[in-house]
Formats: sequence, structure tokens, C-alpha cells
Amino acid sequence: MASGPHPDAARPVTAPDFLLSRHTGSLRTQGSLRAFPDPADAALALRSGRCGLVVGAIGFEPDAPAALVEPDIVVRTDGPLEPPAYFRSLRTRARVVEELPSTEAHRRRVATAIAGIRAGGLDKVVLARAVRLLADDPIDPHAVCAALIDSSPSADGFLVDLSPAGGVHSGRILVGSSPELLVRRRGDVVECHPLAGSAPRSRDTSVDQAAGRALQASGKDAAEHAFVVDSLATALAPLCRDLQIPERPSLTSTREMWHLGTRIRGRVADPRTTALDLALAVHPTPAVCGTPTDEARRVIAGLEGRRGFYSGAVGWADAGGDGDWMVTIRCAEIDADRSGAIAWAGGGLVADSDPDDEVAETAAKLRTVLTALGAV
Ligand SMILES: C=C(O[C@H]1C=CC=C(C(=O)O)[C@@H]1O)C(=O)O
Repeated sequence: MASGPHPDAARPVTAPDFLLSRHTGSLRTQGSLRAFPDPADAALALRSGRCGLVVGAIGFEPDAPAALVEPDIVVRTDGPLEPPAYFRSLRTRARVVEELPSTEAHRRRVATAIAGIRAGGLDKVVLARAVRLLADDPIDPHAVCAALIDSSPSADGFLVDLSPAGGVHSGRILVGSSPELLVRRRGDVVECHPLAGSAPRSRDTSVDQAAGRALQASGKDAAEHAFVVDSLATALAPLCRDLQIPERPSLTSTREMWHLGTRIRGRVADPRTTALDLALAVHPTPAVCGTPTDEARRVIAGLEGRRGFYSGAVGWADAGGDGDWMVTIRCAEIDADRSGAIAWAGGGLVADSDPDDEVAETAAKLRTVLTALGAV
């Protein structure tokens, strides 16, 4: 963060330690009455009515500690959040200092995974890479989140204090702008908007439109997408009735990417099944893991190591069952001392994937959060 704050605006004392901004409604919270390192405990507390609201993040690995809390102060908003002028006036200036692993090493991992898929036993796997950033001035996570919300066409953004997960997570802040709705429940209506199959966008309108059309026509991307829809259909079938799943995905976009997306809708079969129960039942989808899930997990653990919060879920659920959970992508974790951050991006691999295209896809996906960090 470098350039000075808005002269008339002091730092808001009500800056939340959890926020989720969505065009359909947003939530900001402060404080913690209780922490739930195990998401199953949070789900049980909600179902039994011992807890009115749970907010936070769950990790990719099933044994990863969650950063879930019952918040103290809660502010709900109908539409997206409007970042305060103070945070909008701050400009973060970080720079990439390390690739984890190098682009070339990631390309080799991708090639190895594609060869594994072609050999059989694995249909799809999502491989990710990270970059490490440093800033000369302390990074204000709320300024980064404000920039993410402001640059998202649908004002998507999240910020989660990871301290409740304890250990190395203490003091770290997760920020991001995810376009992917893992699951939402309002009343008995359940919705998912899985994304898989991507193409980088272009500033040149005709090139950009052609990229979108090519994505819609791509057999490789249709296959990559179908694994995610099939997995959600299977996971939701015992929990929902009247499941409506469009036969074909449609084109959706962020500022940086075209994606294939499918809007799934159903009704919850048992009203006691909360949005958190639904999120835990469908996570991790093949949009971040793969098919079959266990084999994909094994490949990811072997090639990448542990992911932690990237490719988990961020959101909230209340005791009435309502809630929103986004897939934790297009995100970064800001260091506890605010000196730097680490950002991730991944992509789905199937038998027909091309390693060079996959490296380019992760570079394009990283731009969302690197722009907000002032690194591009
Ligand atoms: C895993 C990521 O994106 C997922 C969401 C949309 C499209 C994806 C893809 O085309 O591979 C990924 O499944 C990421 O952004 O890190």
C-alpha cells in the first residue's frame, strides 16, 4: 500500500473480519463468540439451533482446520457491498518475488498429470500453482478486497480472517473474488453455479468474442465441465428434489476469463439440511479437485503438497438453513505481518489438455488478484 488515504476519510473502525459481497446479497461480520476448527461441529451447532450463524472458510483437504466462527456483530445487505471511500483510496503496490513452483516446473507437472490421465485410472485433475508477493508498505487487506469488489463485474469479493484456524494461519487474511457459487440455499431453493472450462479474455473485442465462441465449441472444455456437473448431480441427488440441470453449459465471464457454467437448481428434501451441510456434501467438486475424487486428491497431494484454504469454500450459513458458499479461487492470503501475500490459480486437466495452454490459463486467472495487489 503506498499512495495516501483519502484526506477526508479515516479508517473505518467497523472494518469487518469476515465479508462476502455478492450481487444477490452480502454479509459483513465482526468478532467471534465461538470458533469451529472442525466444519462438522459448525454444521451440527447450526442444525441443533445452538448457533444462529456461522461464517468463514473451510480448507481443501478434509483434515485442514477451518476458520469458521459464530460472529458477534452481523450486518446484512440486500445487494453487493459498497467499499468505504477510505479503502478505495488506498493503492496496494506489491510485486511477484517468487513462483511456486516456476512456470516451467508447473508445465512439467501438468504434462505428467495429462500423461497419467491418458494412462487410465484418472479422468480429470485440477493442478494449481502459486506466486509469492512482497510489498514495501504494509498491505491493508480491506484495500485489496475493495479493489477486488470494484473490479468484479458482479461485485464479487470476500475477506476472511484465518486466525480461528490457529497455528500458521493466525493473523493471516484470505481475500478474493470468486465467480463460482459452490452452493446457495434460500428457503427450500438450492442453487449451484459450477464453472469449468476456461479461456483468457482479450482487450481486442473481436479476439475476445472469438475466444468465447471457441470455448463454447470446444469438446475438451465440454468434457472438463461435464465432470463437475455429474459430481454435483450425484452429491445433491440424496439431498434435493426437483433437481433441474441444463443439458448444456452456458458462457459466463469475469473481467479476465471466459468460463463454461451450468446453473443447477433444486429444492432441499429435508429442511434441516443447512447451506453448510450442502457445501460439505459437494466439496471438493471436480472444478478444484478431479474425477475420481480420491485419485485426484492423491495426485494433487503428490504434485502440489497441501493447499490449505485455496480451493476450499468461503461463506456463511444460518440456523434457518439459508447460506451462500463460494469456491475459494481467484484469491490470495495476506501475511500476518502484512509484508506480503501468496496468490493461487489452477486449471482442470483432461486427456486432451495442452500444457502450454494450461500455463497461460493460470497466468490469466492470477491477474484478478494480482491486479488488486498492484502487481500487474
Ligand atoms: C481452479 C480454478 O478455477 C476453476 C474454476 C473455473 C474454471 C476452471 C477451469 O477451467 O479449469 C477451474 O475449474 C482457479 O481459478 O484456481
